[in-house]
Amino acid sequence: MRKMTIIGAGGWGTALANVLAKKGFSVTLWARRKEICDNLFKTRENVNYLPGVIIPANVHFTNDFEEAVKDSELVLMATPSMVMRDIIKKIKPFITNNTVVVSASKGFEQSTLLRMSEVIAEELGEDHPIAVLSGPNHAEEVGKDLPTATVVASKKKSTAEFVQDVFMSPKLRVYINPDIIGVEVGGALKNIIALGAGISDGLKFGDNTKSALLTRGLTEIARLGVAMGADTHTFAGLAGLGDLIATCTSQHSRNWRCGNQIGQGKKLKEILEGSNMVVEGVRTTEAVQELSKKYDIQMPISEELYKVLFEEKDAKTAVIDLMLRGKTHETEEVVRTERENW
Ligand SMILES: NC(=O)C1=CN([C@@H]2O[C@H](COP(=O)(O)OP(=O)(O)OC[C@H]3O[C@@H](n4cnc5c(N)ncnc54)[C@H](O)[C@@H]3O)[C@@H](O)[C@H]2O)C=CC1
Ligand SMILES: O=C(CO)COP(=O)(O)O
Repeated sequence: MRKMTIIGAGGWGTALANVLAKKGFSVTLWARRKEICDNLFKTRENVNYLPGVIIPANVHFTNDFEEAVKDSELVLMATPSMVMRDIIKKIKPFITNNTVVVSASKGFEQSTLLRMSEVIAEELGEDHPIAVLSGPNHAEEVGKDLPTATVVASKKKSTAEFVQDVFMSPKLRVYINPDIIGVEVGGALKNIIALGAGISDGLKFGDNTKSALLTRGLTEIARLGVAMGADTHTFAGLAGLGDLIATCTSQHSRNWRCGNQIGQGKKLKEILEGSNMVVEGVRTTEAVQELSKKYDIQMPISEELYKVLFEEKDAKTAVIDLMLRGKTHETEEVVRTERENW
């Protein structure tokens, strides 16, 4: 039986392990602690991160890196982005030059501002087969086999096609895309806007507010992404607009839920301490503050979010400041000569 590995037994790792198991692969799911593995083995349910979903018998559990990745054709990383480099270093001795490594994590490395695929490439080499998988994909829904679409991006088309074949199923439709930068930037930055959407709902603002936030949020995501080298079209696709809609409108979203509690007046520290789930958007907001300076890009929504999260700015004041900031054109990037003649 062909072996596939998932690193990270949170909601997303568990849901993707199930997808591959249902396709008939031998799947090994790596979890951090032995007691988690023992519990998964006994109950065949990830009660902490994906309750109610039965894990098929062809999913094996281990907390040992060698056992997890040895002889595997593909290793998918579904850990929080802050531990990506550390874990890649640990699995490196056990993978071959042909083992395809896929990042499903949505964030940046805090200290270097690198995307996850860049972190992996730094550790395994630029020529290693690396891909990213991202899209509007709540683990809770993939776990229930609800029809879902996603995107796999890689510098090498053959790598993207390999991953597409591995994951494609009647319940999970996989598209490929050469724009690895756009797919990663879209997946990471929508979490910032999802925090904002949660705040908006927590403040009991309306559909108009949320639509404005999503649309203007997408503009700033694309603005930074293009400056970083992405293709603008990617942001209109599943890994851009698609994921933005899913995350900003769903109560499954960890980022939306965190924002929602902030909108209701809770403190960030208290929210994060009260949950074992990863809220990637918080660190991404910090990273994007740096990235927007580095690329000299205006990102007013992300900037206000940063102030609310890290400088105790009142969320309602942040909204007023966004509403009243300098008057501007909707399409700032529209060909200037057209505008000048207007
Ligand atoms: N949950 C979802 O629907 C989706 C999540 N993702 C991404 O997948 C990644 C993992 O997120 P989830 O599965 O949602 O996590 P989760 O919130 O369900 O669980 C947190 C996971 O992080 C692990 N963890 C925490 N600290 C760790 C450490 N120091 N070392 C290793 N593992 C540690 C926990 O053991 C647990 O497996 C994130 O980057 C997230 O953005 C991407 C698409 C969908
Ligand atoms: O990325 C996701 C859906 O595509 C999951 O979003 P959250 O991290 O906010 O739960």
